[in-house]
Amino acid sequence: MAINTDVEDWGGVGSNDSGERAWLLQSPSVDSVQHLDTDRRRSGGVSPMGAVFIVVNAALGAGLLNFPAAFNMAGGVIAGVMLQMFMLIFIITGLVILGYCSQVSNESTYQEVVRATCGKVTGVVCEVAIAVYTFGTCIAFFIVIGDQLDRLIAAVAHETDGKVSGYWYTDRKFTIVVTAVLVILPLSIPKEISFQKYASALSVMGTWYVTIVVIIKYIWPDKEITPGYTPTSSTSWTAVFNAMPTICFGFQCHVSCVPVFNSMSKKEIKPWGVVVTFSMIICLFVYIGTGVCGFLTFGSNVSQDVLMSYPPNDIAVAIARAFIVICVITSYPILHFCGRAVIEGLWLRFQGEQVEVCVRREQRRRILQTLVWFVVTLVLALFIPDIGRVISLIGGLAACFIFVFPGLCLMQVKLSETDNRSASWHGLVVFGVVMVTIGAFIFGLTTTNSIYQDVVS
Ligand SMILES: NC(=O)C[C@H](N)C(=O)O
Ligand code: NA
Repeated sequence: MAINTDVEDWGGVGSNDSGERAWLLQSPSVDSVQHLDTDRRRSGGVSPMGAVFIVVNAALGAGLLNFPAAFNMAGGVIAGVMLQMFMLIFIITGLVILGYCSQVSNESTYQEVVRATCGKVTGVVCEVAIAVYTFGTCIAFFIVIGDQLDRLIAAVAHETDGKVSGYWYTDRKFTIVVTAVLVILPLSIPKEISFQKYASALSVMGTWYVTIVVIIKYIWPDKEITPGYTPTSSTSWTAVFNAMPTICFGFQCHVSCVPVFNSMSKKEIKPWGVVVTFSMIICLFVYIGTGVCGFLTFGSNVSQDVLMSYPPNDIAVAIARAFIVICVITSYPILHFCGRAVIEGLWLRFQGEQVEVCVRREQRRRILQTLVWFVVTLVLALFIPDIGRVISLIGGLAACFIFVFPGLCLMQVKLSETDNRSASWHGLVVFGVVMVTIGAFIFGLTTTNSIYQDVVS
């Protein structure tokens, strides 16, 4: 079913699947696509360079802070970097496959591509996975905000021990709630987030600044920073799998990349392949730079959020913390939009209702969904100690978006071709099977490992 992103088509034939229409009505990525579409009529859509920028911003976020701890759990730098390089091949091919399947199925959102190529059941599983994943990512974002405000307030209060004693209004729980209600909630309510694309410029520069600070602090460490024990080789080779959830979470941008592909001026596989390769290599340097230098600075003492390991009164790091807060504040609404639109789609399809034609009821439901989502993610973030717990739990889901769904889509698209089955045809089907197998392995291993850790500890 062709999705009509032009507004005038929505009233008419459009897509009759209510879930699809809900997604079109609500999600930012399609809104921005729709805006980009109108832009396309004017300026010809997003240029490849612009697409690189959007893809890099979709990937860089909370995961950046967890790479040093991930390298620590992997038992060393070499193992961590080798694993990242190996997975990068599949991360990039997964993005290219999603572009190809989006073209073949003529769908412009991640779960509509999955639904169109793999059928309704897989489509619903994908939508539920996106809802759970974006929900967990929003919790991680709140925890990151609490981490940074903890240290920033300590710096302002000139307390050296990093914990400001006693005042109720400097308590971490209070600062997270205040920031959330005053900044994040208003940004999450509206249906439209195209204004976010300006703030994301700050967000990407912020993440690059964090990487530069971490690298510089490694080359010229502060006197009071004492690195702990830095394991050079992993205790056992299986230890390297502990870094898998962070790598998958950090590089996951596949859900938001399908609409980006559809908003490009030239929707061809070649330029898209160049865009995603260039974007992922930028992310690779950022993650390796931060991961290696952050880990070598603190060794096994490194916090799950590397910025928590630096002393509170360090100005350069305080600026990095402020940038990370901005980065996460611009990312929360985008992830929330994806999750809310998917829930809206599931709800409407479950209700069997045609898409809400009366705007007032849609508006009331949207605000209710945002409030419930906001309160629950906020409350959970107040009681979860660090981002490591969240990332280890949803990192397996990120692996599904990177490996499993693209692999399934490639297999289905290829199997639906009835013309001659050449060697390359067989090669692509086998590659699809390999992707799904690796993804299922990562998902199974990391999710059970994370639940086991939570149960045991
Ligand atoms: N958008 C996501 O999946 C999370 C993002 N990759 C991050 O590191 O924060
Ligand atoms: Na971001």
